[in-house]
Amino acid sequence: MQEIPRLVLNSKKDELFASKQYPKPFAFNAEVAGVFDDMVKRSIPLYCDVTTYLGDWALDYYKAGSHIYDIGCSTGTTMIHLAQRLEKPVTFFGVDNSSAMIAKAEEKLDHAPEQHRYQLICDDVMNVAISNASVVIINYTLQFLPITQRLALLQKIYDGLCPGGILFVSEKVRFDNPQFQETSTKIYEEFKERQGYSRTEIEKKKEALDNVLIPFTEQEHKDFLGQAGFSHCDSVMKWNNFMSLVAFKGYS
Ligand SMILES: C[S@@+](CC[C@H](N)C(=O)[O-])C[C@H]1O[C@@H](n2cnc3c(N)ncnc32)[C@H](O)[C@@H]1O
Ligand SMILES: O=C(O)C(=O)C[C@]1(C(=O)O)C=C[C@@H](O)C=C1
Repeated sequence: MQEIPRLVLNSKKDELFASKQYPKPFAFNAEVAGVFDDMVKRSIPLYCDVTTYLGDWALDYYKAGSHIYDIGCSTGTTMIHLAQRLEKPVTFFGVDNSSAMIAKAEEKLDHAPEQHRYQLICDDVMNVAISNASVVIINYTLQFLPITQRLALLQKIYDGLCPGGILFVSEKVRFDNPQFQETSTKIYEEFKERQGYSRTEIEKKKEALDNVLIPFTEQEHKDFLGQAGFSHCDSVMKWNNFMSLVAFKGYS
């Protein structure tokens, strides 16, 4: 039975929204990159569980010599985790349009296992080619793309996946039912308070994310994945307003 390594998370504490000046609109700039590992662990429910869980899925679908893409790789946490767990040599591509995040990912990958190759690409994912992929991960990133680009990206991912490959998508989602949306928002904000964020920090971040993070519903994700060509997709994890889906590219 494989020992699951702890995630490599090493940043300063996220207090960005406690100070007078904070990133508004929210942007993945150097300030955010400097606290990101703490921010994401305290702002995304089950973040560590999702990342180790996607490793379980990748183990079942990755192929030696293929490519594994992490789109919106941020500080490289997912890449280094997969690299530590996948034995057969692959090439990892980390894509992120924030140079500050890519710089953090380069630092993290300095200690990555040597049987794999690593390519970090600092560019808009819409400009990046995807090919020979057995596994593609896009966690908490699609939600930051303009809605008009999302289907085209999913189609590009589908085209770049090998038959039998998978896409692992995690996102913040919204509920169609207004009452459920209200309840899930309340539960999420209480989650953040339990992680040590003040009401002021929570409100300021919410304001900064307005029109920057645009969540789909679970059904919208499934519809887009179907339209992109995936023969099968299922939600594999969900807590309140955060979920993960796996989409499979068939052999036909
Ligand atoms: C919430 S973070 C992703 C978290 C990361 N996947 C993880 O699990 O640790 C979203 C990331 O997507 C990147 N991003 C946003 N829009 C992008 C785009 N169009 N192309 C490439 N990267 C993008 C941001 O710079 C940021 O690092
Ligand atoms: O919705 C919020 O308040 C969040 O903080 C969510 C979220 C995300 O889902 O990406 C937003 C920005 C950070 O990357 C960390 C978490």
